[in-house]
Amino acid sequence: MSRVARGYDENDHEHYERPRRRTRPRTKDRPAFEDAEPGRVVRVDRGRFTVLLDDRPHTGPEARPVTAMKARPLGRKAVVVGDRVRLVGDTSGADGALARIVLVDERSTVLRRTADDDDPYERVIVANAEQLVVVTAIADPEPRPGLIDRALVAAYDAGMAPLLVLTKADLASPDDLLSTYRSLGVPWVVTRRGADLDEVRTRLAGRTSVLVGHSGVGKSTLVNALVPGADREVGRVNDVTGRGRHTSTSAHMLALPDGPAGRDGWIVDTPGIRSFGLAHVRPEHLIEAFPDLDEMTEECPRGCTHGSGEPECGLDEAVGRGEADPDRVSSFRRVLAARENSDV
Ligand SMILES: Nc1nc2c(ncn2[C@@H]2O[C@H](COP(=O)(O)OP(=O)(O)OP(=O)(O)O)[C@@H](O)[C@H]2O)c(=O)[nH]1
Ligand SMILES: [Zn+2]
Repeated sequence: MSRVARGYDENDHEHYERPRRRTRPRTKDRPAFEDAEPGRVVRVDRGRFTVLLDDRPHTGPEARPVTAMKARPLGRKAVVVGDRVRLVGDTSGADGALARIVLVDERSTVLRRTADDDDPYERVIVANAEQLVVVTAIADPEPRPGLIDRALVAAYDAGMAPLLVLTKADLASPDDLLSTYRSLGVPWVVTRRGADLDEVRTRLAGRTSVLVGHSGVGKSTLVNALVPGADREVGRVNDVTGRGRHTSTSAHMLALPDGPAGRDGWIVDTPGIRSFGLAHVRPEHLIEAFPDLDEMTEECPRGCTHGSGEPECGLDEAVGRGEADPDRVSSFRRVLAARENSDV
């Protein structure tokens, strides 16, 4: 259906299988894989995975990204950008070298793309990311709050912390936009091309952040400022596959250079916001991201979605008693409704 959806399809032909609960985490203590080297998948391209090893620098010439394929025992298990994996075989990172992924660590979070008409399977697009950064221009293009709300739903559902990065501050004031998100308590940073990025870097340090934003908001400008040589690194990956340079039709992960405190972090650049899977999001899950509101829903009728119009919803009663901030309740409900809104 969309260009984006096809991009992901190219990356991952197996459908995602939900992890079974309560199984033992897959860890290194299988004797056969004692020497397997841990690393992080930064790119997926037609059955080939690019992995940066934990014990090498993640940036610069010493990084030597490793190209790997899945080992047979992994079967149909999908391996996605952000996965923590273990490798055997030729991990030199030399031209033409190929390693094998023998283990995939249990994922701490998964960001999903929803099933659509072209593709009946829900797929994980990024694993193990802690933060979802919604990049929005204050103007040119005009912000699309419906889209921001959908991204927030995806973040809350995936157990990721949201962050708003408002770009192009040279063009307009962010005040209007920020007032929409104030009562939700979403953290934000305002920036512009050429500005000092310290605040953004601090927010990204030491964790994995997925950047989303629709075309033209200045996401590439931001990525290039955060990761000098980002383009070169993307090109490098394809030296191995022999294919030409890839533009951003699929998610790829970049290591941030170390900051003054030696902290680093990772950013995952995604081609579009369109691909969020919200169909699976359950309302009762979403409210868990707002513990103060969740507390007020204990007496709700069974099956209450806590949306506006729900009879006897605890949120209305709490507002009535003056115990809940009406702005916060209505913002929560707006986001909840965005789940069903296909305005992407
Ligand atoms: N005025 C202004 N323009 C900016 C700023 N940041 C980026 N731009 C411009 O906005 C346009 C889009 O920037 P990109 O960085 O390519 O945006 P993108 O979100 O990566 O867009 P795609 O590449 O289409 O996905 C370019 O012409 C940039 O030069 C800014 O802070 N202020
Ligand atoms: Zn309710």
